[in-house]
Amino acid sequence: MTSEAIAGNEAQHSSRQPADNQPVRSKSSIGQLLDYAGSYRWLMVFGCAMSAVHAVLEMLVLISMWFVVRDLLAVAPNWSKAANAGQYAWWAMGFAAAALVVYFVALMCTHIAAFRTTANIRKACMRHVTTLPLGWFDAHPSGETRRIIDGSVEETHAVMAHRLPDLTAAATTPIAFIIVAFIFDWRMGIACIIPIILSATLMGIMMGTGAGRNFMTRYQSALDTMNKAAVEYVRGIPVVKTFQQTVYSFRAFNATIRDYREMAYRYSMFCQPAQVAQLVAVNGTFALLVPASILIATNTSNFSVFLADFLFYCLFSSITVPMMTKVMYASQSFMQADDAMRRLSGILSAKPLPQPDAAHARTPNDNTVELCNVTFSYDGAAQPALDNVSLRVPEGATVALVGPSGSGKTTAARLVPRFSDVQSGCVRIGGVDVRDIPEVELMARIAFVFQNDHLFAESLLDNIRHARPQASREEALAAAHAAQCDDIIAKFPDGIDTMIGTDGVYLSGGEAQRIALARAICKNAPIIVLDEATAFADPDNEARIQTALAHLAQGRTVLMIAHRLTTVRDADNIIVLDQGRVVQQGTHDALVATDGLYARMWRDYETSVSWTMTGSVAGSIAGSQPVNENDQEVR
Ligand SMILES: Nc1ncnc2c1ncn2[C@@H]1O[C@H](COP(=O)(O)OP(=O)(O)OP(=O)(O)O)[C@@H](O)[C@H]1O
Repeated sequence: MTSEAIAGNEAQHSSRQPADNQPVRSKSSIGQLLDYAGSYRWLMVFGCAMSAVHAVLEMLVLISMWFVVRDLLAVAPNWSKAANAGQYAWWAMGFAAAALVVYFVALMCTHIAAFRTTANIRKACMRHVTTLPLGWFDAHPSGETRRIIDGSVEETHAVMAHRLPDLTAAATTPIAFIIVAFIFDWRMGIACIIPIILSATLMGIMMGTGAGRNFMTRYQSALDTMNKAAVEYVRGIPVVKTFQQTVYSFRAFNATIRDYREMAYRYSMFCQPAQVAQLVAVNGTFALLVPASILIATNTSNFSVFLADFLFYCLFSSITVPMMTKVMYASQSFMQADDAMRRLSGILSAKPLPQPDAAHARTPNDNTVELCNVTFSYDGAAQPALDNVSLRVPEGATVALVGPSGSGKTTAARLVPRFSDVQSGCVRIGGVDVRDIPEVELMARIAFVFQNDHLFAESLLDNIRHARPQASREEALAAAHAAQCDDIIAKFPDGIDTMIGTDGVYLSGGEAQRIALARAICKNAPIIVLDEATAFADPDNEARIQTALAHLAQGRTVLMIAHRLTTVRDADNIIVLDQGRVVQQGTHDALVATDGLYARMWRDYETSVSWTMTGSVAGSIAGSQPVNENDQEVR
């Protein structure tokens, strides 16, 4: 490909639309949550409004009781003369019952809205994750992504279902109280309000400042790191035990536990002064109310009214502690929700690969695969993984990529199905830049098999049909037969309907690779990319996999990577990579005849497979018959 052609191709890129061109969200976390609630946001608003009504109703209970007490005190000790006390008592009961019903309705509404919101967030994340380039998953393992989504969603659920209505109620109570306070006795009202204002201010200092939020972010990330290390530790236990490194490996995990403990301690110490002051303030209402009441009592002319007012404020003061505690937890939850939304936006802001717009979308002319002057570097890498690589796999041909470890084989193969996009040059299928082929069309054309392809905890049949869900049972069975899976199916009583991962049904690495090949055969795609598809095969499995590969390659364009050079010797062309560059290419015979990297690799390979065991080991296995030449391979 000429440099002009490449330049022209690069220039076209301005026409490719990023699939996700949403603006970066700058809204508060609550605003974002309400966006995700969709039409249910109004239910959320209604739920919070009901929670506020509930707070007012509770206040009315108190006021009704105040009327009861006032009437009783006015006629004491002739209680029977308190004509209206009974009526006020009924009011109090009515308001209390109404408060209960309204609170129930409020929580129902906020829970429904919260479930809907969290479902929408999960769906948005899942939808978005499926649009991301497959290369994104190298840097973001599935466990970590799942933890972020699940953990963050749980935190946001608690905020919407409980904290927001609680906060609305808690904020309504003092507002209602301020109004009421000045109706009864403004002096005692002020004595009760001062601690609330003080407590709210201290809470604001503790939670609302940049330092508080910064602490919460660092606390959450220490928690994440510890969780990640725990998962890593558990996953690595076989290695840890095998190499008896328990103490050392535990140290790495232990360090994250220590960091978390340190962070939790520092966060507690940061909160301590303001929290202690806040708790003292909110619990100290009586310290102001009692002296203020004594002063008022000494100057009052109507002691019974004073006594009724005093009892009212005493009752009110007793509800300020739980009220302010709710506010405190709500503020803390908002900080957690902020952090959760920040972590979710880390996933949601990851950019999908740009897709061609309708005017530029093209269909490949055939199934030839080409890499044209491709240079590709991983983020943060000092050296490019591929440096000006050009190669061609003609339609229907089998081309192998070989080379030392780290030479860029996998990187080159992964650029064909657009795991990532090249930084310069281009990858083409049938003469069309893969960036101009719509994703659906591209994926329909390519089947890839990697060394550790994932098998789902489903039946063998469903695993094979993942490639083409509309494939019939007979087609899936034919694919399994072509992939040499008959013996796997025959050994389980449920045959192809056997569930993997249950009742002790597990497949060996080689068996799993044959099922993965069956899946690729079932897809019936014209282009096949194979990366170490025989990596886990034992000699018996390898012979079967070779047969399966031969079946798979018939009439298809195949780009394959294999370390075992016997696997690639029949390829139409062998391309040798070294340090990200193409250093040789040709048929096996031509390359072996040339003094170069391939000839050295072949000699080394032949030496390794011809190694023989001597002494007692050889003696102990004497008499056993090799299955094929690779039986002697040292693994
Ligand atoms: N996800 C990644 N992030 C950063 N660097 C990477 C990543 N994957 C591979 N590399 C680097 O890119 C280079 C080429 O790697 P690649 O996996 O393509 O080589 P390879 O020839 O397939 O190796 P092997 O035969 O061992 O599988 C190596 O230096 C490797 O360290």
